[in-house]
Amino acid sequence: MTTQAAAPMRIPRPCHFLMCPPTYFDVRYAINPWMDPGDPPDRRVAMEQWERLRALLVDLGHRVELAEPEPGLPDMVFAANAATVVDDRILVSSFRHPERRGETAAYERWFRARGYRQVRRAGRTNEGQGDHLLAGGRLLAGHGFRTERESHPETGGFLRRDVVELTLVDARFYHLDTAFAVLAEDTVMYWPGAFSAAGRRRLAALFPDALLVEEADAAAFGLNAVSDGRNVLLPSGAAALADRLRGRGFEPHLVDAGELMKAGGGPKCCVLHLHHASATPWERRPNGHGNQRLHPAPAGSARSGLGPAAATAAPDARADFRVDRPDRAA
Ligand SMILES: CN(C)C(=N)NCCC[C@H](N)C(=O)O
Repeated sequence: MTTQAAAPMRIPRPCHFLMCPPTYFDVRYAINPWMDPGDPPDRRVAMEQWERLRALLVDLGHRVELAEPEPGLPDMVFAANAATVVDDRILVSSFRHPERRGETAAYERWFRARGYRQVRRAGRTNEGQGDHLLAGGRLLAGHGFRTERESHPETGGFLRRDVVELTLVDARFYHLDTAFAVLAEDTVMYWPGAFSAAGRRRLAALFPDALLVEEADAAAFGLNAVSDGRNVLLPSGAAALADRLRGRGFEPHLVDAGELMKAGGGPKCCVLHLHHASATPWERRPNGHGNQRLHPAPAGSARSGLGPAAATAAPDARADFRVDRPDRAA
């Protein structure tokens, strides 16, 4: 008789997220292989899918804030690309494609209006949590399609974290969060085929117990998952991966994100983790704790007077962070 090791007991961690409703969502241009302007999404269905995702996060006990969508920015629903957030430091994204560049000012206004003090606009192309994920205290940074490798020193210095560069090599997986997901402090999952040989070696060394995902699950956007350490929200096409997650003690929730995926984004792309950014002046105000309703009035609309001049570097950026460059190692 063989004894199977019991899956560990997984404890959910209450999270704080930023989302943006798909009010102006559309596929009018193609900036990734999933987008086809000839097959546009049904916006009403996309809104229902997005709303179910938001409601599920709230039901699971998480706090969800909302950014105000802007006309002319059809990809603004993918809030994960808005910024990279570590502690109370916000590195607002600078987008590779002109079609998305208007999102930078919109999201920067949101952070400033909420009272975040350490807000900086990325000086080089940097697509936020689409390409930057915190795992085990390090900042994993994907590059190859969107974020520029040359942005990593700025990212590590401003966010005060060591950076591990990972080269993405398959255009279907153009952001790190299509190919890699952090499930819990000690557990990650990824599809190795999305990474260069050096990146695969580095990931194997850093995460020897990672769940290695099949290509079919990755192609169903299964790695574009939102996890609170126990509950994992992932697209309905990744049912086989959901079973494997259950085997590791996680509670998978399959969500239909089909219309949003027509733009090349899944559940995780719709959600920006506001890591530990919980002590903002906004949060300390009375009534500042609840989840926002759809289309709220922006709190303290600070649309004027927040031009690029306000985007100053933090004085205490760290100089001694490390950028780990597997692809440049001898
Ligand atoms: C996981 N992914 C890909 C994201 N983090 N973001 C989705 C961005 C989709 C948008 N049409 C684009 O191509 O930029």
